[in-house]
Amino acid sequence: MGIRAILLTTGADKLQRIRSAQGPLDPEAFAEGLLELPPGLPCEELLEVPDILEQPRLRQHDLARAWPELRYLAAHSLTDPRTGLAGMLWLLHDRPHRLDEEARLGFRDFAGLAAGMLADRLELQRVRDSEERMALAIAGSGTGIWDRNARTGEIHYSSDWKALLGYSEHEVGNRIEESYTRVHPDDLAYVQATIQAHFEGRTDAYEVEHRLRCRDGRYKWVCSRGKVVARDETGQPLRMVGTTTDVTAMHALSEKMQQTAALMTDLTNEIPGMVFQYRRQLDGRAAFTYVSSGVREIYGLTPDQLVQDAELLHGILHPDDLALYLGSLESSARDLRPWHLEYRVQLPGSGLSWRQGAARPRPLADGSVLWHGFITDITERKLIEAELQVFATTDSLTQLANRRHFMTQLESELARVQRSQDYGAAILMFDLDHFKSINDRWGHSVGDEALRHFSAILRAQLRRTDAAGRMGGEEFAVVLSNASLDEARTFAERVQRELAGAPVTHGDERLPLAVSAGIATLHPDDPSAEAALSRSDMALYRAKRGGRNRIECH
Ligand SMILES: Nc1nc2c(ncn2[C@@H]2O[C@H](COP(=O)(O)OP(=O)(O)OP(=O)(O)O)[C@@H](O)[C@H]2O)c(=O)[nH]1
Repeated sequence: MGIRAILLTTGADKLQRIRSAQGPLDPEAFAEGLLELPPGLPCEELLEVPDILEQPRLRQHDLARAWPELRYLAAHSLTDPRTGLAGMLWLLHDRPHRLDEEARLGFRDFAGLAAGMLADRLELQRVRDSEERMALAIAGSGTGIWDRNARTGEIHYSSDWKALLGYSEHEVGNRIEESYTRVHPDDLAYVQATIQAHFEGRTDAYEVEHRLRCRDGRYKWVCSRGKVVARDETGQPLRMVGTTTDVTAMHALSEKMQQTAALMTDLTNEIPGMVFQYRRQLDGRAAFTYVSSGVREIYGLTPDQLVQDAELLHGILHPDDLALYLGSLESSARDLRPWHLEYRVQLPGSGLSWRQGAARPRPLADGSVLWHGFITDITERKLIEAELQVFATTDSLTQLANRRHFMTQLESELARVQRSQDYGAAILMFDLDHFKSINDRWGHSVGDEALRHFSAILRAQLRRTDAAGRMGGEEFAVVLSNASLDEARTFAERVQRELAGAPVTHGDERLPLAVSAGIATLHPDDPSAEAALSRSDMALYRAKRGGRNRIECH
C-alpha cells in the first residue's frame, strides 16, 4: 500500500486508546496514550485525507503534533457486531498519498480481520471479568473453585478451595490422581462414576455429595458441582470447571433431622391406633403422606399400601359411612375446623368394627390442606355404649321397652300423626287380671314367668313399625302405627285369644291368666303422648270395672 506507519486504537467513542503503532510514529508522544478522533471521524467506515496540508483543522490535531512530517491519513472504523464501535485502524504517510481501488479493498479486508480479532479479545476480557466477579462473589462463602484439564489430568484450585480443607497456597498438588486420594474411600466409586457419566455426556452437569479429607486428617462433607466447558470435535472433554462447597453443617443438621424423624416414627408406632399425616390438594387429589404402623390394626393394610393409594379406604369403610367420611373431611378442609368422626369399617376376616378419627387441618401456601391426627379403635366402647343403651331403654324382666323409652316411641308416633292428616295410630293399654292372686298362690317367680309369657305373646303380634312397652307391674302398652280403632280392637282380641289358647302352667296346674285392654286413638291435637295414654287408661279402667278380660275403646 506504500504506507509509512500503522496505528491501532480501541474505544467506543471519540476518545481512543493507542494499542499499537508501527513505523516512525511514537506512541509516547500522546498524552496518557489517548488520541482524540479528528473531526469527521468515525462517521464513515473509511476516511482518506490525501494531503493533510489541505485540511487546516487536521494540521492542529494530536497526530500532526506527534509526527510533524505527517501528510497522509486513512482511517477505518473497527466495529464489534455486539457493541458497535470498538476501535480504529490508521494508515499514515509522510508524503501525500492516495489508495488505489485494490489497496482500498485490501485495507477494508485488513480492517475486517482486525475488527474480528479485537472482538475476540474484548469477549475474552468480558469472560475474565465475569469469572473474576464470580470468584469474588463466592470468596468466603465456604465454596472453592477448581479448573481441570480433562486431557492431561491437571487440576487447579482457587485459594478458597485450599482454605476450605485447611491447606495453604502451595500444599496442594495439581494432579487429579492426588485429588482422588482425598475422597473418602467409601465415596470414591460413586464420585468417579458420577463424573464419568458426565464425561460421557449422559448428564448436563453433575452434583455429588461426598466426604473430603482435610489437611488435619478429618473429613468434611462437601457438595461438588462440575461441568465440562470444552470438548474436542469427537465429544471428548477437554476442560471442566466446578465448585466445592462445605456442607458439613447442613449434613449434621439433616442427620439430626433424620434421627428426630426416626424417633417420631418409633414413638408414633408405639401409640395404639394409627397416627397419620394427610394432604389434600386444591384439585381434590389427596394422599396420606405418613401413616404409623398402627394402620395394620386400624385398616388391615401396611403403611406403604395406604401411602401409595388412599382410595383403598373406600373398600374398607362401611358403605353407609363412606359419604359421611368424605364429606366430613371436605368440610374440615373448607372451614379449617378440626376433623372428628366415628365410623364403621369392615375388615376382611373380621366383622364390623368402629373407628374414631380426630385431626387438625393446616392450610399450606400452595392452597392444599395438611391434617395431622390419629385413628383409634372404639369398637369396645361402642359395644358398651350399645349395651348401656339397651340397659337404659329395656325392661330387664320382659325385654320390652321400659316406660320411658315407650313414651319416646309414642311421642314420635304422635308427631307422625300430627304431620299427616291421613295417618292414624292407636294406643292400647293391657293389664293382667287378678295378678296379685297368682303371685299369692304360686309365688313371685311364677308371677314373673307369667309376665314374660304375656310379653312374648304381645311381641309376636307386633308389626315392625309397632312398639310395645312394660309400663310397670303387670301393665303393658302397645302403639300400633297406621291403625284405626277397629284394627286396634282386632289386635287386642287376638292377644286375648293367644293368651287363652297358650296358658302358663305350673306342674299340672294351669294359671288362670286373662287380660283387660283399653284402646284410644292418637289425635293430631293431642298436646302430648301422655294425653293419648290417659284416654286409653280410662278405657282400661272401664274394662276392669266392667268385669275384666274385656276390651273397651275411648
Ligand atoms: N311377680 C311379680 N309381680 C309383680 C311385679 N310387679 C308387680 N307385681 C305384682 O302385681 C300385683 C298387682 O296387683 P294389683 O295392682 O292389686 O292388681 P291385680 O291383682 O292384677 O288386680 P286387677 O288389676 O284389679 O285385676 C301386685 O301383687 C304386685 O306385687 C313383678 O315384677 N313380678
